[in-house]
Amino acid sequence: GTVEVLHWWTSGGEAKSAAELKKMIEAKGHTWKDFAVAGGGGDNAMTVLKTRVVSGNPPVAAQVKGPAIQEWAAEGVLANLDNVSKVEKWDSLLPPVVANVMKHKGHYVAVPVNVHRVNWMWANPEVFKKAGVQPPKSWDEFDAVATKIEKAGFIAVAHGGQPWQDNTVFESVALGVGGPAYYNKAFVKLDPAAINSPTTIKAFDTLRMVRKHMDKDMPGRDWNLATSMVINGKAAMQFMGDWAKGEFAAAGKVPGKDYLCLAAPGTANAFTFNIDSFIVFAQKNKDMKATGDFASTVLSTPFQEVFNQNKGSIPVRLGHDMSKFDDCAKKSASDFVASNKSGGLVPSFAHQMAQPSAAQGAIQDVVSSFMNSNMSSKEAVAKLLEAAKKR
Ligand SMILES: OC[C@H]1O[C@H](O)[C@H](O)[C@@H](O)[C@@H]1O
Repeated sequence: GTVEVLHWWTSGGEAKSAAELKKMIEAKGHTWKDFAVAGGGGDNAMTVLKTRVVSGNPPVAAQVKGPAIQEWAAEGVLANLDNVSKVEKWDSLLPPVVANVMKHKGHYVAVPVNVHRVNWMWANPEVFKKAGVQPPKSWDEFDAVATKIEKAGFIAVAHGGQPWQDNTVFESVALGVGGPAYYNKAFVKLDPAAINSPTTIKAFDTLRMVRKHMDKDMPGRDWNLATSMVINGKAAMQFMGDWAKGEFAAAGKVPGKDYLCLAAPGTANAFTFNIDSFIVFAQKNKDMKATGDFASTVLSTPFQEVFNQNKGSIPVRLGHDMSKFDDCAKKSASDFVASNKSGGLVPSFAHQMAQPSAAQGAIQDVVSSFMNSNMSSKEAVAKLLEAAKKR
């Protein structure tokens, strides 16, 4: 059958990874119909998906993550994957923290692809050496290090001024400033008392400081162009999830030598997870064989291996052999397990893993308008409280 897949994987490393899925689906005798919607972070793709579903023309599968899976399932437009998930015993293949996100009323309505870590800082060691400084481990030491890097003639923070990227930086700042317990209360449970606290004020003050160390040309820049500034030695560091590693890999760069994958300051004991997944739609033509083969391929060991090596994420299957993965992936895999035990494993709110879509969008807008104005941290907290009420 034909498997039409809506996704937003269009950058170098992302496109290479999606091509592996196409290859495997075609090897199973199906036709891959690519429906890529450009725009990192996926906001454009979600808008296009809504239009297609409303007009009664959903794709077979679409890249949708976190709480939004429940929102789509509640609309009654999804098919379930009982046939393949039972036969392949997905409950024993997946960590419960992942399986629960994929199920609606006990039925799998989505298949997970990977586990991305978001709280990374990508660094160019050559730039740090030339500036005579060490990568910062805390936000307190960050300002002085960034200033020295700029004095040495480099850009300190490579960034793309887009709301989802602004929110990605804020998320790592808030986690580094307040820790996982605070993060969970304020940005997962959306507890007003945790939001309306001196810690959130400090998080915005810190974001304001980091903003100072971004170059004037960053507004609107795509995330992968910011990554290439670190690759090319124009900038010292970028705060981004490990899809950025897909760009370093696509450029033939070696971790530990050409670039460093470090935890964002203050977040070494935490792990913000972002799980890509595909929801599957109930189809008029009911070709569930193609849909089943699609889902089974995505969770298969050969696909998990080749896709995640290109994508920069780690396999979602429990106990996957990491021996052929690079050191950053091995670190991510061991930190995932350790943080799951220590309470440091938290869902990424900037990447739609933690909040209802309405609140997520509103919170992202507050953070982005803070970055693009001289809004005070006090004002930002007041606006965040309002945004967190959206459902
Ligand atoms: O587009 C940038 C990134 O956006 C989202 O976070 C996706 O989960 C990830 O797969 C993608 O690479």
